[in-house]
Amino acid sequence: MRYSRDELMAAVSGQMPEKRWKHTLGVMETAVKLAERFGADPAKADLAAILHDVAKYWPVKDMEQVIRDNPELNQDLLNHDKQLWHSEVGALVARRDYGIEDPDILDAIRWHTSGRVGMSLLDKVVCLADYIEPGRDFPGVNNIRELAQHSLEKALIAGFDSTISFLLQQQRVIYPLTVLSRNDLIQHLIPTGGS
Ligand SMILES: Nc1ncnc2c1ncn2[C@@H]1O[C@H](COP(=O)(O)OP(=O)(O)O)[C@@H](O)[C@H]1O
Repeated sequence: MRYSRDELMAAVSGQMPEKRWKHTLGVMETAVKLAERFGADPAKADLAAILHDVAKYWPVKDMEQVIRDNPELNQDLLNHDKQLWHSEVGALVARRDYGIEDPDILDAIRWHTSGRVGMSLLDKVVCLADYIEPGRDFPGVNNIRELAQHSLEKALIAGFDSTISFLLQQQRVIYPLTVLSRNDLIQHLIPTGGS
């Protein structure tokens, strides 16, 4: 790794307003706790959390350029809410500019907003930490925090449900991968898919 952890934190915090850095600190704390609770690697959870929003405040044009220049990123992102772009762009930036090579960490950054089918344990930890870090306050967040005491998957399904309900209420387009991620988690929770 090109940067020490402290250097990484300094570099990433310099790319965002104070409020977003505070959120990042919350995600770090929560991701480490969840990793310890559910058997993921806490050091990887910590690094992924530090970097998860690294591209969040990039100019839209710059994010768009990164997506267009890198065909391995999902080009369909360009047809969806720009708020979704920072995750895939962030994973690329983490590797290119910050020297993170660990595919587990890069995946957790890449999928932290949308989820994906077949989420890894680390993906789930970082995505859920983003929903429930101590600074979050949205309807239903305490229910998700309670579910997270016992089930990573049940809590994450509730998280995706809250995003999907919010978007439905606003009659906005839902990024299909989030629906697929949610369905995949439910299908693995109840393998028969039965009632
Ligand atoms: N699955 C999705 N489909 C469409 N838009 C989404 C989806 N997930 C998130 N968004 C949009 O991106 C915004 C930011 O999401 P996210 O990065 O998870 O939250 P935050 O900015 O609070 O960390 C949401 O408020 C919503 O507008």
